[in-house]
Amino acid sequence: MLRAHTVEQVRAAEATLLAALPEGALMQRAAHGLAYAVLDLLGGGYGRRVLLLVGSGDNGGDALYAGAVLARRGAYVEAWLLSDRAHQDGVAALREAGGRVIDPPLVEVRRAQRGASKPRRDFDVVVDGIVGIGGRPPLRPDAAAALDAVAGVPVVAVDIPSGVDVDTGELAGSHVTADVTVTFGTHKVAQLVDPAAQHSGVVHLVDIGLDLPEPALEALQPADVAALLPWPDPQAHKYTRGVVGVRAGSATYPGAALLSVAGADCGLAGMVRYVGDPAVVDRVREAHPDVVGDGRVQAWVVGSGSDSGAEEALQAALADEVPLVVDADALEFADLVTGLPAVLTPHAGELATMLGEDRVDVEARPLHHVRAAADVYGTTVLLKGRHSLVAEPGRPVRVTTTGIPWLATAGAGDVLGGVIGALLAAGLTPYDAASVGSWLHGAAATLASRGGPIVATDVARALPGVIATLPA
Ligand SMILES: NC(=O)C1=CN([C@@H]2O[C@H](COP(=O)(O)OP(=O)(O)OC[C@H]3O[C@@H](n4cnc5c(N)ncnc54)[C@H](O)[C@@H]3O)[C@@H](O)[C@H]2O)[C@@H](O)CC1
Ligand SMILES: Nc1ncnc2c1ncn2[C@@H]1O[C@H](COP(=O)(O)OP(=O)(O)O)[C@@H](O)[C@H]1O
Ligand SMILES: [K+]
Repeated sequence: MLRAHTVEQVRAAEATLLAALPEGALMQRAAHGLAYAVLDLLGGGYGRRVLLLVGSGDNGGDALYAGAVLARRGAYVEAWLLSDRAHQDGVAALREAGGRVIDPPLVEVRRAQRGASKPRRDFDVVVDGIVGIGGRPPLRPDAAAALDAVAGVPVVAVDIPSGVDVDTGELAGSHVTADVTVTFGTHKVAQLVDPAAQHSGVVHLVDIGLDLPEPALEALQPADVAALLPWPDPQAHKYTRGVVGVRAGSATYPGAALLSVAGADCGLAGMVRYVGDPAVVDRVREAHPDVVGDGRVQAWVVGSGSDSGAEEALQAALADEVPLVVDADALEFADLVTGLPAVLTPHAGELATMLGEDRVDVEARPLHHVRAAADVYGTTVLLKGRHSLVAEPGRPVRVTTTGIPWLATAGAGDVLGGVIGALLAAGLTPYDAASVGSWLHGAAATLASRGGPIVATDVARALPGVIATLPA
């Protein structure tokens, strides 16, 4: 499991470790991890040109000590001090190793602020040690000007791209966009949650020995998905594996029925039932001969393309008192499932309507809003997007890191609802079903795409192949 912790949690774990270690040891661990990541990126140290942007805190200290390591490896290292309170021992270490330190007044920054110079491209890498977990967004003007002065040069962020909100992943003005982020002890929320996650680049975790509590955020890895998946046991029969029912689609939207069933019929449940408009039933049976009609189920999927029949479909599903997936048109009636075992699957626009918020604000603060929705409805909420988020009261938010932009295609959400329904029917909790289903759905999109465009049926078809490649 990949885990992300809050600043407060990191600070507390750091305090315990600091008390047990010789002074400076923790920063040396961080700085060496950072230096080796930079060497890796540059393919060596000798002859490379490295610029350190150094703020007033320990984040700048990490950059300076890493700079000293790089200078000893033969790199030309220049540090621009953005504050007159830069880490003094770090500055001394860099100077001693042969690095160059440029103190305020910072010629390049002032020139850039006046728009007097073109960006300098003569550095191979910029190391962003402006602020780390002690920073508050946005970047101050001097720091933003320093970045402008070297626009176009690859950036390695120390711990966090400076200027983003570390615990929420929100942006509020200027910030660093990193190619690589070298983070310490644990991931930080902003590296996984959009919009900030899109500015973190490749995240490289350096273990510094922190002992951490339950995280704020988790991201399933292939081994976690494999461990949660309902593998059939040797004595299995279709009913022990679980039956999933679909009440989706309508005469107006028959495709939604076909796609929801395609997701549900991925093989993770023992049987799929479909209930709907008779004309749609025929089309579903034609496309999926294994699908049967009404009867007992262990989970329902309701709402995609249900149109004006959404409320009735939801009421009928609720009568069975089994867990359900509430999607699309049924989300309007989501208050009917308040406190029940369910997965609500809105995209940002649907969540905005549910919460009476602005879509733009949901997209700017997805973590805040998905948590709010889970609290309001007292159940599991999956907010779909580039990095979909699964929230349930009292649990770490799970973030989906599989998937590709080609997955933003009509009907992909219908397939997702079906997959989650199959997992619910197989006995997973709503929280696990939503996060495992979302992971599989994203991975299936990647597998189906091979770099090119896909449509929703491709995603459904690729699901068994993804499951087959999971570690046993
Ligand atoms: N906590 C840990 O476990 C460890 C922390 N280390 C490093 O220490 C960092 C945290 O250091 P600090 O607590 O000193 O804090 P930071 O270095 O993150 O920054 C704090 C300083 O930045 C200034 N600042 C705040 N917002 C700013 C903005 N928007 N623009 C410009 N300046 C701003 C503040 O006035 C303050 O002086 C971590 O991110 C990491 O890089 C590592 O050395 C080792 C382990
Ligand atoms: N930029 C993106 N990158 C990766 N996945 C995305 C992106 N945008 C959307 N998705 C995913 O694509 C699916 C779209 O579902 P949805 O919005 O319900 O569409 P529809 O209603 O047409 O089925 C969701 O699983 C969502 O997480
Ligand atoms: K930083």
